[in-house]
Amino acid sequence: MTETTAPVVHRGAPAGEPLLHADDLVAGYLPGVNILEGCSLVLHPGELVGIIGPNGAGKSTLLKALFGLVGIRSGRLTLQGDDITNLRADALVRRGVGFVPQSNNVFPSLTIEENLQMGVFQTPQKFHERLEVVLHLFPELVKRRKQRAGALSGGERQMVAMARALMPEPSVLLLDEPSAGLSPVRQDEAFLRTRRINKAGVSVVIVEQNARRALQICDRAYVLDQGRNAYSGRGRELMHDPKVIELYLGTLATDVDAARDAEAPPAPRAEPRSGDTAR
Ligand SMILES: Nc1ncnc2c1ncn2[C@@H]1O[C@H](COP(=O)(O)OP(=O)(O)OP(=O)(O)O)[C@@H](O)[C@H]1O
Repeated sequence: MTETTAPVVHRGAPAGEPLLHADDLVAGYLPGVNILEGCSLVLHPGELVGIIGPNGAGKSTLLKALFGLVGIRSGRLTLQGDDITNLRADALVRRGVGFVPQSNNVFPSLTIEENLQMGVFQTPQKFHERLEVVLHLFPELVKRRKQRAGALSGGERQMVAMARALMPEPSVLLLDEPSAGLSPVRQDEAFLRTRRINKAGVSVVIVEQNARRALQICDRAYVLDQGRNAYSGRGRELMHDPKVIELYLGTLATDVDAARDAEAPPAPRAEPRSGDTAR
């Protein structure tokens, strides 16, 4: 990345040193095939940052690269200034990074409480103290803690997976499509829960298919397209940016807007600014 493109790639980002900084990542699964072709992202302390984009853009791959699950072929990843490029996931957990996968995210044969215990297997002495804190964020789980996770609905499993990732007290939480497969009501709950976790002091990166809802709750977001940064900016600005609507939000945005406008007075539209794009 050149100095001249840096501020535009991270449009709207606060000043100061980021907590997490992915710089120009190239990564992929198969030899010789890059899925990420130079992706960059910064997450500042206390931020909730979204990654949106069309199907196959590389959103989940970027999140997995941040958590050491996909090899980074070039570029650099730092956490509080320390190089963590290609560190393994267990080492990242020790350094305060949590990850919630989209699927297969609970141990179905274990109870909810045992699932949460797995979250602190590296520091079992913290279990009781953290259990209390985490159950405070997820009061729905309190009465059901002795139930097997395999008997839970998709939304409840997602809740357990988030709760487990919070057990080691991460400073950064990486969420892969927490609303996937949920009903609209449960999706809303998942977004509210994400915001609540963020307000409790955890910096969050969230990958979402439901771009409009994600943009509503995110401080900032990155739009990926074909493995590259396409746009970035504050969530609500991107939601009304004609270029973003054209690339990704498209008719879905128009439909949602129409439904919302039928119920409420229209929100003022932000004027697009020149130089908004990353390329
Ligand atoms: N395990 C894997 N092995 C090989 N290729 C993969 C693997 N996982 C994903 N890919 C490929 O990487 C590309 C990007 O996938 P990715 O899941 O990161 O996209 P995405 O933006 O999250 O898409 P979606 O919104 O559809 O989940 C796709 O072409 C996909 O087929």
